[in-house]
Amino acid sequence: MSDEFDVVVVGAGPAGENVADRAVRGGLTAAIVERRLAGGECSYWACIPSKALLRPVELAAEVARVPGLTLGPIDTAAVLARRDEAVSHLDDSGQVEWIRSVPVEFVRGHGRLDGPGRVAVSAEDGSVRTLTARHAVVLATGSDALIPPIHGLAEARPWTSHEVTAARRVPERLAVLGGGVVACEMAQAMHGLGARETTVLARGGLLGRMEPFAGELVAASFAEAGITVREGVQVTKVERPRPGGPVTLHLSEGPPVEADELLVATGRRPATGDLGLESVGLEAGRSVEVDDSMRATGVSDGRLYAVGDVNGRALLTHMGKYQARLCGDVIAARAKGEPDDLPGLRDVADGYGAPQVVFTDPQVCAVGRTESQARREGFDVRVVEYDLGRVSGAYLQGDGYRGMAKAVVDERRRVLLGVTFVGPAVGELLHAATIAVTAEVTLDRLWHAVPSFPTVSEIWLRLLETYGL
Ligand SMILES: Cc1cc2nc3c(=O)[nH]c(=O)nc-3n(C[C@H](O)[C@H](O)[C@H](O)COP(=O)(O)OP(=O)(O)OC[C@H]3O[C@@H](n4cnc5c(N)ncnc54)[C@H](O)[C@@H]3O)c2cc1C
Ligand SMILES: NC(=O)c1ccc[n+]([C@@H]2O[C@H](COP(=O)([O-])OP(=O)(O)OC[C@H]3O[C@@H](n4cnc5c(N)ncnc54)[C@H](O)[C@@H]3O)[C@@H](O)[C@H]2O)c1
Repeated sequence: MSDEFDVVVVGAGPAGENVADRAVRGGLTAAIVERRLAGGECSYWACIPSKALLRPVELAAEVARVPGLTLGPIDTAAVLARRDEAVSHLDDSGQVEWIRSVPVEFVRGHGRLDGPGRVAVSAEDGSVRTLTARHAVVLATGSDALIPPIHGLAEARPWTSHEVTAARRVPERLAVLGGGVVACEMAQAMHGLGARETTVLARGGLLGRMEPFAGELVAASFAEAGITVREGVQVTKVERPRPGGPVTLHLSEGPPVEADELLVATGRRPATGDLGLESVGLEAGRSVEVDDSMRATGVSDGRLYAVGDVNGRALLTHMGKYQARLCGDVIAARAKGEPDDLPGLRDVADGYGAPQVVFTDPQVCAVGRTESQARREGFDVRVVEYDLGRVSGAYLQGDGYRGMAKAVVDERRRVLLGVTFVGPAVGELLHAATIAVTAEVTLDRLWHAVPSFPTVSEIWLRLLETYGL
């Protein structure tokens, strides 16, 4: 069976769904191929379940800071049940219905490029359907958890983000390998939901991509909550004699760690290992490099695009969706022979530095460049820091509110290059920073954006005053 569409999208995660939607809005026809569940990792095994697990833990920490309120133990079974609701009990029928309503042809199966403009889809029953794209094939296949080559690790069948976000029980003793976002969020969630011993093994510090104080404040909060963080250690060998039984991690220094479960959170690799990239001259297993219109570079026919995790620009749902919107629009413009270089048709946001919220307690959020990135890139940098706990609105949030804010200023233009906030529930502060950084609002103009009293947003005033305004 052979089918022809204007656009064929491989992968129905948040990025793939959005690109198909925009292409159809632009007047094109589209098909989308999905091997697992429409909605992608984000909806079932990443953003949504992880945040459903973290929310009660965060709220419990908030309640504990407000005198006069008491909270009983968290009902873990109820939390897991709400998580199951949040992931629609791994049923994607609602999502498929929405895709069809766009209308986009939904094709279940594993998609592989079969030369330029062609995607061969293998269904579970072994049948193969070939889809042909008149204008574009868009790869939106996301990423998979990466298991580092440590002796005995793969054989120990550790949890990855998939298993921890779908957990049916909370392990008594959990070891977490990695110090990044998944490690921090999931250590916090599992500990808050009842793990008795949680040990994070980070070869560097925590949250190494952010400003250094972010990881330090999270580590301090983890210590208070009883989560052990062992920084600067390497796991040299893993032993798990009985499948599902206790696991022992041998370290480069200090005694081994024994746990009932091991979560590996050491980053991601692009889901391009079995995607037929070779058929268009690209290398399997690597990210698909794209230009600012999301068109794959190094593919001569110019009809291959890649959005979301698979292009390696920013491994975040909102950035994948942003890339997808502009990609769908640019494909439609090119198909109709319209101008394809309007401002809305280029990825500008990734160049500024993607906004991100880490949902630990305290939350960490940042947009733009860190100080060290800005210095490396040769900007004339000045840095302003302020203790968030000293802002009236923050103090009123609860006793012992601790946090920090940092702004990285380009002195030459007097605009913000980056902003980082760490503190309970600071995630909602981030969009103001994203607007300031992306719109390159000058500090002198920002001075006239008056934050309400007594909100945590008064941090903006304090940062500007500290700068000297
Ligand atoms: C635990 C965890 C928590 C996270 N939390 C957040 C968060 O709070 N906020 C945030 O912004 N980001 C978060 N992320 C990152 C976020 O999940 C990803 O950036 C996002 O899912 C990427 O979207 P995508 O559409 O590119 O890929 P995916 O969501 O991975 O979707 C890709 C889809 O393609 C399908 N597919 C792959 N190969 C094929 C093929 N050959 N044929 C057919 N289908 C295929 C897959 O089955 C999948 O459904 C988190 C990640 C993890 C692991
Ligand atoms: N709230 C959010 O926005 C959110 C939440 C979860 C994940 N994500 C996204 O998902 C992506 C993946 O998250 P992640 O935490 O897996 O990756 P990450 O890149 O954030 O962190 C990986 C961690 O593993 C460590 N590591 C790597 N190899 C190792 C090895 N061999 N031994 C020991 N440690 C090793 C690194 O030093 C780092 O601390 C991130 O890029 C992030 O953007 C976002």
